[in-house]
Amino acid sequence: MKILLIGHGKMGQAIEAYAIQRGHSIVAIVDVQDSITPILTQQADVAIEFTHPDSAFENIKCCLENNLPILSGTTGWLDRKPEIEQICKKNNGTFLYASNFSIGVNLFFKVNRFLAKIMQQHDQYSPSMVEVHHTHKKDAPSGTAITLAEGIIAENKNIKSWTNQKTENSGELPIVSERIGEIPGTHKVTYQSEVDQISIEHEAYSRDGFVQGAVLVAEWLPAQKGVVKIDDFLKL
Ligand SMILES: NC(=O)C1=CN([C@@H]2O[C@H](COP(=O)(O)OP(=O)(O)OC[C@H]3O[C@@H](n4cnc5c(N)ncnc54)[C@H](O)[C@@H]3O)[C@@H](O)[C@H]2O)C=CC1
Ligand SMILES: O=C(O)C1=N[C@H](C(=O)O)C[C@H](O)C1
Repeated sequence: MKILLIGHGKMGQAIEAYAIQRGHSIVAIVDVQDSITPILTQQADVAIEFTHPDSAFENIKCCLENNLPILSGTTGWLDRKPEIEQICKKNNGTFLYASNFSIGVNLFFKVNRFLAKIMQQHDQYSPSMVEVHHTHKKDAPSGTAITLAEGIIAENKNIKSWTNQKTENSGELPIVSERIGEIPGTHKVTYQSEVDQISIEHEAYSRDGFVQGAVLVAEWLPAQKGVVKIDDFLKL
């Protein structure tokens, strides 16, 4: 498979190495100083985009307008995702966004939803979340924390919204974001009562899970059409 790699930072470099190991070729690497040209999009089967919250929208739009299937793992730009979905439909394109490409986290999302659903009958338990990442991370809360929060809000009628600040409002889910050293990504959801607590946690040991998931999804993506989800790939 021929890959157009957009973003050559921590994720882009690791994806390049893993994709080559799996026998793929990188037709071009586009970083902040480069442009995505029609020539580049014509040479590739798929684009993989891990850049910056401010640049994801334009990168994805450009690929969709040039008929190149694209997956993006960039977080922190989701207010513009509905626009991208419209552009994808208008161009009969293929687009996939996942806040986290690791298989373990996507299983964790399901466990989180199940727990949120059964906890709604037990409102003596207050939910909260902590996410911990490396100090280079640009956005807070993490994209994964937002997906977890959306899962809780969808399944538990007692929780109406999330906040990244302290809150006394029982209908609001507090998310605490910590930035420490080189931590790849840890997410913990806790339900606490006066007598005990229940916690579920996912801890990434390295970026390998994100990288492997992104390349496996990229192999599957060119045969798909429309706005697709990682759940479709994982058959979850
Ligand atoms: N969905 C997932 O599984 C994961 C998502 N991420 C997200 O991916 C994004 C990138 O993460 P890292 O690689 O760790 O960041 P990084 O800061 O190491 O690399 C980002 C790269 O994008 C480049 N860049 C910035 N603007 C660009 C533009 N307009 N066009 C092309 N390249 C541009 C930068 O120069 C840099 O090389 C972040 O939003 C992060 O939250 C990170 C890990 C896993
Ligand atoms: O920036 C990161 O590193 C990560 N970003 C994603 C997120 O915001 O959830 C996924 C993973 O946690 C690593």
